Amino acid sequence: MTAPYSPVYPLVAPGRQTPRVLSIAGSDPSGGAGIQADLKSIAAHGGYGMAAITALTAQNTVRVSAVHVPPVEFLRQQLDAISNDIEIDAVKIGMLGDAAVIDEVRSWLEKVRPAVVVLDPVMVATSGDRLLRESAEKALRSLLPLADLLTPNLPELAVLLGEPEAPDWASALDQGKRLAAEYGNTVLVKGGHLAGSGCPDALVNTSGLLRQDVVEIAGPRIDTRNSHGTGCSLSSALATVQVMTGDWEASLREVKPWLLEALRHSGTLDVGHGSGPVHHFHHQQVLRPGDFAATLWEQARAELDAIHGLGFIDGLQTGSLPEAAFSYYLAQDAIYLNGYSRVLARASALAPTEDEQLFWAKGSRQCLEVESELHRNWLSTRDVSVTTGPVTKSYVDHLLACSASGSYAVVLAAILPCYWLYAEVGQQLHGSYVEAGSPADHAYADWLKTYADEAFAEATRTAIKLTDAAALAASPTDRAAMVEAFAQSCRYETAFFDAPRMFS
Ligand SMILES: Nc1ncnc2c1ncn2[C@@H]1O[C@H](COP(=O)(O)OP(=O)(O)OP(=O)(O)O)[C@@H](O)[C@H]1O
Ligand SMILES: Cc1ncc(COP(=O)(O)O)c(N)n1
Repeated sequence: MTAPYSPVYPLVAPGRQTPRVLSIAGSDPSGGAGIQADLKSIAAHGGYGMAAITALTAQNTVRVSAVHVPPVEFLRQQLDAISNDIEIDAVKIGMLGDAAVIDEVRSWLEKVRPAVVVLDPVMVATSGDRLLRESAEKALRSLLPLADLLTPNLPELAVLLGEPEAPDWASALDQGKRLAAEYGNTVLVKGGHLAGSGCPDALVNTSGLLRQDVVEIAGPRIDTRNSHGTGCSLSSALATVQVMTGDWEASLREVKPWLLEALRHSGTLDVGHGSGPVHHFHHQQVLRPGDFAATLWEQARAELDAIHGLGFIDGLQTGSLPEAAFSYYLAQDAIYLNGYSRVLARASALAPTEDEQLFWAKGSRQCLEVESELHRNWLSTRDVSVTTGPVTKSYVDHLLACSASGSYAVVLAAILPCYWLYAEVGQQLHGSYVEAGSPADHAYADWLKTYADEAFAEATRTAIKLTDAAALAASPTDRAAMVEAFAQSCRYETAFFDAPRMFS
C-alpha cells in the first residue's frame, strides 16, 4: 500500500488569510486607545476586527474624565452573540474596569477557549487616570492563566507581581521571567516606560516555547509624546499576526517596525493637545497630486545647497573661473547631452499619452540641438579634450541603466534632476549677474545670459508635473525606486559641477 501523498513543503502558507480577531476592551471616543485603536490595528494587519465593549470612557488625548461600566449581563450578551455565530481566531483583552467584568470574561473564555488570547492588563492610562479599580487587581491575576501572551507595561508588571516597579531593563526582564514562570505563559516585557535612546521589547517564556527564555528585540526610541494607545495597538496587532504566523517572535518582528513607523508618523495626524494617537495606517497613506514632487524637492534642495557651495559655481558667478575649467565643463556637457537625449527618447517611447510622448521627444531633439550649438559657438574656438570624463560616464551610465531596466516613472525620476537643478542653479546665477548690473566685461557674461530661458523653466515645470503624475500611478516599490533614481541623479549633478575642479 502506498502512503498518502504529503508535500515535503507546504504549498499553502500556514495560518488564516484573514484572522477573525475579537477585542474585549473599553471604548476611547477620541479614537487613540481601547477598542477604537484595536480595530484600526487589527485592520492594519489584515484582520477582521470585532469588539465587545467592557466599559465606556469619556477621554481625549489629555485626560480620562469619566468611566461608565455597563451591567455585566450586557457584556455577556455581546460575547455570546459573537461566539454563538462566529469562529474567533484570536482574542485581545484590554481595559476591564472592575472585578465583575473580569469574572464575566473569565467564564466566557473558559467556555469558548479561543486559540490565541492576548491579555493587556490595562490599569492606568498614559494620562495617569485609573482604568481598573484597585480592588480588581486580585481578580485580574486570576485571569492571567487563561492568556497565551501577557503584555504589561512596567508599572503593570510590578503590580501583577506585587513588587516595586523595575528601575532598569535588566530588572524588568527578571520580573518578566518570574511572571511567565508563575502563570505558565509568555510575557512581553516592554521598554516604553524606560528612559534612553533605545526602546527594546522582549518575549519571555521559561517553559521552552521560545528559542530561548528571553528573546529581545531592540529598537530605537522615537522622540514623540504621541504614545497614546501604543500598548492597545501593539497587543491587538500581535493577536492578529499570531494567527498567521503561529510564532510569537515572528509576530513581534513583524509588528514592532510597524509600530515604530506608526509612532514616527503620529505627528501628521494632528489629533488633540496631549499625548496623541499613533498613525495606524501610515503605510497606506493616499498620495495627493504634488505630494511626491514635494518629497523630491526636499532632496533637491539639500543638493542645491551642496552645488552652491562649489568653487566652480562661485568662479562662474564672479568670473574668476579658469578658462580651462569652463572649457572642460562645456565639453563634458556636450557629451552628456548626447547620452541624455537618448534617455529622453526612451521616456518618449514609454510615455502613456501622445502629449507626453511629444514632450520628451521634443526635449530629446533639443538636447542634440544644444549639443551642436555648444560645438559651433563655444567648443570650436577652444583647445579642449573630447574624452568622456569619469563623472560624465557614470552619470550617463546611471541614466541608461534606469532607462533599460526601469519603468516610465523611474526613467522620469532619473531624468528630472538635470532639468530641475540646472534650472534652479541657472536662475540663481543669472539673477546675481543681473543684480551686479549685468557687467559686459564679465568673463562668462554670454554664458550667464543664456540661463534666463523662460522656455526651459516652463519645460522644467512640465517635467516635474509629469514625474509627480507618474508617481501617483506607480506601485510603492516603483515609487521607492524613483526616489533612489532621483537621489542618485542629484548626486551626479553636484559631481558634474564639481568635476572641473582639477583645472582650478
Ligand atoms: N517613544 C517610543 N519609541 C519607540 N517605541 C515606543 C515608544 N514608546 C513606546 N514604544 C513601544 O510601544 C509599545 C508599548 O510600550 P509601553 O511600554 O509604552 O506600553 P504601554 O504603557 O502599555 O502603552 P500605552 O502607552 O498604550 O499605555 C512597546 O512596543 C514599546 O517598545
Ligand atoms: C479605553 C482605554 N483602554 C486603554 C487605554 C490605555 O491606553 P493609554 O495607556 O495609551 O492611555 C485607554 N486610555 N483607554
